[in-house]
Amino acid sequence: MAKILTAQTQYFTFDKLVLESKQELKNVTVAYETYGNLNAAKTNAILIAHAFSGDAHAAGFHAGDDKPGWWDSMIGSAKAFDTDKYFVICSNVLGGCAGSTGPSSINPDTNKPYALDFPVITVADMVSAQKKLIDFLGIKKLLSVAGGSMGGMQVLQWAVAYPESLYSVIPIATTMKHSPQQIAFNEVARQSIMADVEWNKGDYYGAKHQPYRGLAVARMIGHITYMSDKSMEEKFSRNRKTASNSSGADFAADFEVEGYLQYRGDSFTKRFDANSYLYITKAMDLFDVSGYKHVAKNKDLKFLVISFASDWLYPSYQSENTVKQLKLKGYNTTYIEIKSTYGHDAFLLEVEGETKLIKHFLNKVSKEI
Ligand SMILES: CC(=O)SCCNC(=O)CCNC(=O)[C@H](O)C(C)(C)COP(=O)(O)OP(=O)(O)OC[C@H]1O[C@@H](n2cnc3c(N)ncnc32)[C@H](O)[C@@H]1OP(=O)(O)O
Ligand SMILES: N[C@@H](CCO)C(=O)O
Repeated sequence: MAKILTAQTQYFTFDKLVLESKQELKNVTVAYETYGNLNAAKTNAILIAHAFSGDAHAAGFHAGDDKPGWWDSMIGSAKAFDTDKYFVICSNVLGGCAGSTGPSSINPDTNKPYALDFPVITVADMVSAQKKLIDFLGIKKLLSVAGGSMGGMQVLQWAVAYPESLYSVIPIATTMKHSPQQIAFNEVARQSIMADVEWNKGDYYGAKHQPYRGLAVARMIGHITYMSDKSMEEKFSRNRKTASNSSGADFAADFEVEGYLQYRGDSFTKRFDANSYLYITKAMDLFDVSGYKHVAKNKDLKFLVISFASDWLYPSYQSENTVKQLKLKGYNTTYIEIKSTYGHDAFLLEVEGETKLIKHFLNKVSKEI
């Protein structure tokens, strides 16, 4: 079995993208990676859409790295997205900070980073940029688009915007629109970033100090919502980092869970940009395809919808609402709730359950085209 040893990020640049707001974004770059081979008929391509903080590096190892891409457990030889059969593509979203154009990119009009001059972008804009990449790769119809969380929003947006370019879609742990609670968590995180004096109204690129405190706290809040009560209990219980007779008066991290969150927050600042946090969470909050009257003109489009029992950030009822709408419209829809205790990040961890479902689904779709 061939193992993906090295993966390489590539860059596709085009002149302009007309955004949903009608504003034009110039010199747009989309960072992407591919795994496996495109067949002669170009019918075996699968686009993977990443979640909030992901990037184009979904699988394999970059030279010198000891950790593989973020969904390596799912993409590769004999895995759910089997690279012996399929040509898998993953791109970094517009607004991101891992190679695609975002607020930290250079604004061609000023030769300085955009910062808050970057236009508000939407999930639809992320998907229009991906569509340009797919056109550039010469693919007329994708075998599938799959992704979890914000990746799932992109999946639903593909179904709404480009149904004729798809055989199937796999939205995982996602929703047609954010609830007030989901918006509320994002707003607290944004406020944490903007309250950091080093954020400086978004103008911090190249400055001596960066808004790392605000960004780390934002991630700590986010990370709590990606876990579950049970997964926290199992991972940390009330275990202490310090002696159990510590008075706690210095407000250091007494409990393991505090140390863990601080670690996750701090390490996040090494890989993510504070302004991208603001723009991408805003795009998620604005996303709403719930009122879409004609989900797709392509009635053959097949849906596999997956949710996780302990996901309280994107609870199963949101996936069930999506499924209800799809079934009412007559779409071929399969829905499974996977029993998991991991919470929202289950989509990154429940490899066995997801693999079984996705393999079977993709096999079926492939046979029918
Ligand atoms: C999905 C996309 O599209 S992009 C991918 C997004 N990526 C992420 O979300 C990355 C951050 N999230 C995670 O890593 C998620 O927690 C998961 C679900 C993917 C991984 O879960 P797990 O394998 O259970 O890892 P875990 O949450 O224990 O974190 C491991 C890290 O925390 C550290 N850690 C674990 N326990 C503790 C603790 N008690 N105190 C301090 N640090 C700790 C580990 O040393 C490890 O550090 P390292 O990453 O520098 O090696
Ligand atoms: N942990 C994932 C899930 C967020 O939805 C991420 O950071 O992208």
